Amino acid sequence: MSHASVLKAAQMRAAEQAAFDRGVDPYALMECAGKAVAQIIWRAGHRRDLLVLCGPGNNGGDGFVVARLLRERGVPVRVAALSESGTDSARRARAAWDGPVEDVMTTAPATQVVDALFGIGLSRGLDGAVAQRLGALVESAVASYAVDLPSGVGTDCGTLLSDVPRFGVTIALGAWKPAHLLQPAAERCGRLVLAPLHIPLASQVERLVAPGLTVPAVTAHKYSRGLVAVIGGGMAGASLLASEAAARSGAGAVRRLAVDGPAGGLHAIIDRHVAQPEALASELDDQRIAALLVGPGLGLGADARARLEAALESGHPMVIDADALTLLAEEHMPSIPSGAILTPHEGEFGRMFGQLSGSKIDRARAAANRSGAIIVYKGADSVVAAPDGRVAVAVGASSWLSTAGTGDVLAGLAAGRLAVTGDPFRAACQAVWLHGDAARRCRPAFVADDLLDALPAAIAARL
Ligand SMILES: NC(=O)C1=CN([C@@H]2O[C@H](COP(=O)(O)OP(=O)(O)OC[C@H]3O[C@@H](n4cnc5c(N)ncnc54)[C@H](OP(=O)(O)O)[C@@H]3O)[C@@H](O)[C@H]2O)[C@@H](O)CC1
Ligand SMILES: Nc1ncnc2c1ncn2[C@@H]1O[C@H](COP(=O)(O)OP(=O)(O)O)[C@@H](O)[C@H]1O
Ligand SMILES: [K+]
Repeated sequence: MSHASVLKAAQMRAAEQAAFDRGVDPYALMECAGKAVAQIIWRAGHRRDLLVLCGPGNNGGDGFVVARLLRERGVPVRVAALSESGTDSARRARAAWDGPVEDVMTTAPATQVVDALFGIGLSRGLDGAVAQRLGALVESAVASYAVDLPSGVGTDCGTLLSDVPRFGVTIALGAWKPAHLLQPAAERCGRLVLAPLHIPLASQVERLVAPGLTVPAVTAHKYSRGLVAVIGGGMAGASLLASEAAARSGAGAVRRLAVDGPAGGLHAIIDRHVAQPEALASELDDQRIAALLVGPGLGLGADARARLEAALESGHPMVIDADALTLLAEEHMPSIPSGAILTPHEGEFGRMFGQLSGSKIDRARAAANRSGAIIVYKGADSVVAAPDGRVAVAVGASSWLSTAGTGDVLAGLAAGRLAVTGDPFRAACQAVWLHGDAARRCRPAFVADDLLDALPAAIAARL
């Protein structure tokens, strides 16, 4: 089992059922979950008074186990329930709790609050009064923990089905669920902790994990490390940011194929003037190009369209971003080369793929499947999807990234890592990770240029 696996509710239930079919006792699994949660709370909260809110299902059952185990450790624990317990395991867990059970709606606040109201079984939003009560108890607590999921989030899509407070810690049971990673639910989870359930789980969807990078081979030279070509356009700044990101990504050499004159970028980047189509064609006719980036600052006119067509026809491994995505969304463009990396933000995604159904993960997957390309569906919860179904979801990106030019940096990074690895899915995942890590290393209110300076440290941390 991967500690990065992301499972929908039905997949989680199927994994649990498979374990039960092999002879695992359902109540033993609940005890295992409750023990793991209690351990995490004990380490964080010690003996401070604690209130466990229990719902009618197995999430509530976990809550009763947590309450019992923490009281055995000397924590002053109170329990409040919404109703009677409705499953065999939950009834057993409740029977093993020999303290009083208060009413969620009238119980007094506590220093620590545990939300064991609803987990993956939530089928609709909480009643308004219950949601309000949960919010008040969480907000008045010093420490708050959600068992498996904050009550009120849609497990598979990450939407809020009713008002959900922001928790300090969410303890995911067995595997991550989409709601732990997708906005707006992810932001309500607070710090994420995974409690293993020791049952086999498999998923093509994973949380993006830190990549392992390698130093260049002793025999490396600039072309063996990967030559990146970046096609420029009317807006020089965008292709300069992308070129510098590619140059700082670990690639061996970067050429900016620009229509403007020298624009004052890094001396290490070779600027080639390609205002005429023949000049661009001649530059692209170089088999040493290991990755080609088109889109940042490209423009949307006829010249831009011609440059994009030349790029698509060149046959080089590609990253397609920004204006090139908008052009592709229009009619009469050549088809997207299979294995290309596309990096749309929400608006570009909508223009390219229209209204797709399902969660952001589902939509990214459908787009990858339809286009044959690696999709980096950007935003506060960036999703990388491959046509073969693999998905990596990034979590915890700095919201300071929402500033002009950071997408150009990501596109350049993706092209650089594509040139280094030759593997588009891996390259896209590495780029998203390094981009997020560089942002974490920057001070608040950073600008896209600052990310470039933070890239070497982000790379060094992964060697
Ligand atoms: N499977 C296992 O053995 C293990 C599972 N584990 C734990 O179990 C959790 C899943 O448990 P679960 O399937 O019982 O669902 P749960 O989230 O407790 O809620 C279902 C109940 O809530 C009700 N209900 C739903 N929405 C409602 C609403 N808005 N307002 C009011 N009621 C609402 C719903 O009723 P209904 O929809 O039928 O009306 C049903 O009664 C999982 O997240 C993990 O914590 C671990 O212990 C490991 C072992
Ligand atoms: N609120 C946010 N939280 C975290 N990351 C964000 C947020 N908004 C944008 N980003 C990231 O910042 C980058 C912005 O890219 P993009 O929208 O293409 O901007 P630009 O075109 O100005 O370069 C993407 O990598 C995206 O994932
Ligand atoms: K919960």
